[in-house]
Amino acid sequence: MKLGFIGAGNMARAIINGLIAEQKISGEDVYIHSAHKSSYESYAKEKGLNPCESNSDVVKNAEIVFLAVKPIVSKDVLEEVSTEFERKNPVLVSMVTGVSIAELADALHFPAAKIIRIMPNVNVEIGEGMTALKAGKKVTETEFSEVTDLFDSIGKTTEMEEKDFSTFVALAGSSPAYVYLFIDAMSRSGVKYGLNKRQATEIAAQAVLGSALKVLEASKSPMDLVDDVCSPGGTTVAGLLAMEEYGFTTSVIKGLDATVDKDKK
Ligand SMILES: NC(=O)C1=CN([C@@H]2O[C@H](COP(=O)(O)OP(=O)(O)OC[C@H]3O[C@@H](n4cnc5c(N)ncnc54)[C@H](O)[C@@H]3O)[C@@H](O)[C@H]2O)C=CC1
Ligand SMILES: O=C(O)[C@@H]1CCC=N1
Repeated sequence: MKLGFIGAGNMARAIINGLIAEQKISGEDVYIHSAHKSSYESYAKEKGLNPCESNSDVVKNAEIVFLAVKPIVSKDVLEEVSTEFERKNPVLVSMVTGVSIAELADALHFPAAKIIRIMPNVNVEIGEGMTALKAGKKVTETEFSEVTDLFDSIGKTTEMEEKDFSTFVALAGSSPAYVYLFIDAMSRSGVKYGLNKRQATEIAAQAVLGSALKVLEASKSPMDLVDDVCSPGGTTVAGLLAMEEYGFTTSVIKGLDATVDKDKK
């Protein structure tokens, strides 16, 4: 299966690196182009990918074309490749936030375009991603399964209506940044009490990893798990109440609200 990438930034690389690490693809199956040679040529060389001279060359060579550019340039890029798209008719997989399947088809000037909208997160790079997918009407079941299968190999997937994509961006697309921030805040507290940053970060990250696995595996709700850690009169409930006094839950929800609002604009 030949994969094309328009855009060679953080998200494209996370997907390519993850798929190569899982041996789902090899570098020679990937065709890539982005705005600046310096941003993709050395990466392509390092991973054994095929660097292309233009976005249209990517479309010419690939059966599945990933659109991995910022929302602001996405429509211009699709206009640029529209002729080649109509000629070749590959599957377009867009990870662009806030741009619907209908808008993507409009920008391509190609109503018959086979479009899948996805929202991955950077953790696909280590095989622990969370990706939402929605197939446009022209996509066959086989094509949708092929794309879903790629993302199943580098994390979990869920099929989702487009109306819920903004919520998904907050919960999974952007949230790794919020979790990294939480880990960093815990680590800084460890440093405040004399641990070195490296050790404090490792301890905090392992505590978060174990807690996430526990939530996924437990039959209890997260709040019941909170209660299990809070010994009566103990340290945890003291910390929890202090966190809530400073608005922990509210600040998380406000942060996710801002993410959803930004995606909808
Ligand atoms: N970074 C993340 O964690 C996630 C990003 N996304 C979405 O993925 C898309 C890409 O995001 P990032 O990789 O973070 O951005 P980035 O800024 O790291 O990469 C963007 C890439 O697009 C290229 N580009 C710009 N103009 C171009 C053009 N005219 N033709 C071809 N390539 C062009 C740039 O050279 C760069 O390689 C965005 O739409 C973003 O919303 C979705 C989920 C998570
Ligand atoms: O910050 C952004 O806009 C992108 C979308 C989700 C994660 N990064």
